[in-house]
Amino acid sequence: MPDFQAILENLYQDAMNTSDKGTVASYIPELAHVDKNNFGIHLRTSAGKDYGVGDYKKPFSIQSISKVLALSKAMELIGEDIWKRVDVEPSGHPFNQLALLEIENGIPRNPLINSGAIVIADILVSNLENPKEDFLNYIRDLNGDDTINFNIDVAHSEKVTGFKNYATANLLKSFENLNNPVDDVLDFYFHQCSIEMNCEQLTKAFFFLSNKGNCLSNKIRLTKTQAKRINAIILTCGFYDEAGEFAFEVGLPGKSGVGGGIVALLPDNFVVTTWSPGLNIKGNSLLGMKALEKFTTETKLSIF
Ligand SMILES: NC(=O)CC[C@H](N)C(=O)O
Repeated sequence: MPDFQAILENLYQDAMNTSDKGTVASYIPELAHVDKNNFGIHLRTSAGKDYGVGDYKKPFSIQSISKVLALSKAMELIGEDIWKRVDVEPSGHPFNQLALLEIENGIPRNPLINSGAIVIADILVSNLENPKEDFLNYIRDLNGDDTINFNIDVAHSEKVTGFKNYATANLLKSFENLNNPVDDVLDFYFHQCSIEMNCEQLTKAFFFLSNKGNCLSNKIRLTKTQAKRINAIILTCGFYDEAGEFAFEVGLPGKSGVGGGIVALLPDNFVVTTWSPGLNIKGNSLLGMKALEKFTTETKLSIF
């Protein structure tokens, strides 16, 4: 087995020695304050061994990483019916692009771009009794950790500046692919994105996707087939118009968020989370991607 701790420490040193750390997202004003010198990485093997370096215990805004957990919850609730409203094709466009949605009559390309995630949020608002609270509890339960919470300032910051998400939700509504009021769905979506977790917590939350659908406490969350399908969507759509690049460079299913986090996994082997808040031009963590590329190259652990 590779010496994971030594490898992660090297990745941390490389990140510290890199001067171009990318650009922190500023379109959500509350995220602009985050220091881009933060860098954390945490790995957990399927055998239950943990390795962490740097700022892996510092919470950050999970943003679009939450879309995978929302999709998992929606799958648990309504199963295959999801695919009547959202497709499973890579979009080849930025996460917040609108044009394709209109051309394709209000059916989002996949659940990980914003339009698709807003449809998933609508499904959760319809099917959960107390949507925000129940979704937060779902994540807390995946981790066995009740300290996980929303960051209300981040949710509010996005609510007052999220014009494109309002446009997307309204377009979905005009195509009758949104059942609840736009404001209710976006309030849920902004809260879901504002959840704060650290690298270690994210690694633990995603464990079930590396473990055939069974979470850390061994509770069955998804069937083996559902976990397989979600991993396929993460691989092909998790990095939007950089999904090909991530598969090419890293070779793992992975999901990014504009808070600078990335979770990637190798089924039956490990889950790894990086956090580096500076983003590249496509809105994905610059140094997180570099670190994961080095990780799979050095360990030779990838799905390919
Ligand atoms: N890529 C992301 O992390 C985007 C999430 C962000 N909340 C948005 O909707 O714009």
